[in-house]
Amino acid sequence: MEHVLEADGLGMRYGARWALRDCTLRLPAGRVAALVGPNGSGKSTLLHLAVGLLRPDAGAVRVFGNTPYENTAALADIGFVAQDTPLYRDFTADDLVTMGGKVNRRWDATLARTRLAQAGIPPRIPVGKLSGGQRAQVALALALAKRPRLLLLDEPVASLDPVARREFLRTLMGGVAESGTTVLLSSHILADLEHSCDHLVVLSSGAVQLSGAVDDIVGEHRRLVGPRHHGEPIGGVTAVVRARHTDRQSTLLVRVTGRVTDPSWTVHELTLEDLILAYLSDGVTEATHEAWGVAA
Ligand SMILES: Nc1ncnc2c1ncn2[C@@H]1O[C@H](COP(=O)(O)OP(=O)(O)OP(=O)(O)O)[C@@H](O)[C@H]1O
Repeated sequence: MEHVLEADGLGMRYGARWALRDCTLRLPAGRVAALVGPNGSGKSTLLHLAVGLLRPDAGAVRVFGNTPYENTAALADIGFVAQDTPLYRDFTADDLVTMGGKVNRRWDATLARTRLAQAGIPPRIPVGKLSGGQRAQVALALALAKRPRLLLLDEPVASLDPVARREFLRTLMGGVAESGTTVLLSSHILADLEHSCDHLVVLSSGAVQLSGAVDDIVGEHRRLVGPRHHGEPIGGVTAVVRARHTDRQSTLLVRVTGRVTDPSWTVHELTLEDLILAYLSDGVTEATHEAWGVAA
């Protein structure tokens, strides 16, 4: 299987603090992957490392087998839409399509203009005067016009209303299905991801919690509800990932190999959203009441 993006022990720190740590993952070609995690978990850092804007402090990242940092040849194959969709605000969308042709080796201006027309973007208004949703559509059309083999999107739908979000994701899915582009997309809007992504990377506190095909990940997790659990083995369960207890009952998020054979447990399947929330529920908080000078 060809891996478009590979990270091995990848780490990046700001001062003494690791923003991303010991990150190892593989993103197979042709996948649309969701990158999720709480605020500050390292998503933007990972994307910036992959697009060569940052140099790793530990380990390595490779895109199509190359190190992206200060590697302009590798960058020709990567499209990147940053978190705040930065665009030259005084230029019109039409100007930006023309400019893109001057600075990119492969540039499909017709594709960009077709997408912008379909999205109803006015060609001759400065993009600074467009709505957030329209600007996001312009940024996406420009990124797709580069005909990238890997497209990295940092929270592209965060500022969009539900209709604009659906339109954006529809355009994205249409664009990448035609071209076979691999996508890594960070988002906090979990409900969208179930419909648009077939691969998942979950980060928490700078570390990879989960990484793999959505179907495999969903297939190998269950929620069990049963008698108070004290760590004893449960038939069919390979690992307890999260546990919540009352005096008499336990609710467990577990990894399974097949059927859970112990009849004292009620077994529930999980949606992708449930599963991500369960993984993120035990997030480590770094601030303390003491640090804030307030009573706990
Ligand atoms: N330029 C910087 N200087 C210092 N610390 C930084 C810098 N950029 C990020 N960090 C820190 O690195 C950690 C990871 O940040 P990052 O932006 O990668 O997280 P994120 O998951 O993208 O967050 P969000 O969901 O809020 O966008 C955070 O603790 C953040 O404060």
